[in-house]
Amino acid sequence: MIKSGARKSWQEMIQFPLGNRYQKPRSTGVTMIIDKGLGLGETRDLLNLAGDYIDFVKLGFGTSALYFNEVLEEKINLVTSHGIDIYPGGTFLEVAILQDKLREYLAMARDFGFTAIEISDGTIELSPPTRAAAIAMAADIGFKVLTEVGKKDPNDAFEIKEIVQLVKQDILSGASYVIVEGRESGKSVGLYDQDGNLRMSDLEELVHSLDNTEQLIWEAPMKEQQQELIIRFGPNVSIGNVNPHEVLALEALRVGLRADTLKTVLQRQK
Ligand SMILES: O=C(O)[C@H](CS(=O)(=O)O)OP(=O)(O)O
Repeated sequence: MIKSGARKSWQEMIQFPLGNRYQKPRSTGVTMIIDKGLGLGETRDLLNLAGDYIDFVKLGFGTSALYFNEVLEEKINLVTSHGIDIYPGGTFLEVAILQDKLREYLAMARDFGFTAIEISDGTIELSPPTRAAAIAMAADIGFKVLTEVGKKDPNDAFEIKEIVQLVKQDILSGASYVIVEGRESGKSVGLYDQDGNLRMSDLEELVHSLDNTEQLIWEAPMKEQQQELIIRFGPNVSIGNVNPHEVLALEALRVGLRADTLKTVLQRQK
């Protein structure tokens, strides 16, 4: 991060309206971005500008397989040098599992320098023992393990009680975080309807069935979804599938430096 020497920072002058935002390194209130193919220069720019506000970079889908090895390695090194975890998209792991190559996939990911792994069954079927074994295997290798609950196809959508069961089981199996599926679109998937509206009754049912939600990362690519989650849970809610160009905009939303959340702060003060 480039910092100017003598000048005071805004933070020394202005209190953020939504206070108590955790700084990095943090385990709650994380921001995960979906990277669909940023070049090295773009990545460097993004990290210089907004690295303090990013905790995880997901290289979407199987895009990792499409990089030149040297570029992938350099990108991973760049990201990790900013204290940010990086992992390949869950679909890539699902392809490896389909081809019975989980162990090789994990070894190669480790070799490239990825620091985290996502274990998902958004498209494939994973039995509970296979899922638990995959989590344990990845954790044993030293990865930070994120799992994901939810199906990509709306026709296969889980009921809330199934999501609850999976979240509890994954955490028991050793997952650091469980991602609630929202896809890149945020529409017609998981807790979102076809217009991207968050089904609050489903969200509340899920929240009330869990002891806490601190290990959940909500995929919420749309601003309105991020806003609802921040208003519901506060600035330290963990949000994923954030567009790399919107990291600062999300952080402003988190701390009340944007009308959409500032308005709520003002209303609560009345
Ligand atoms: O990167 C992936 O494989 C997908 C992409 S999307 O969220 O379905 O658009 O995400 P993942 O959360 O890893 O399944």
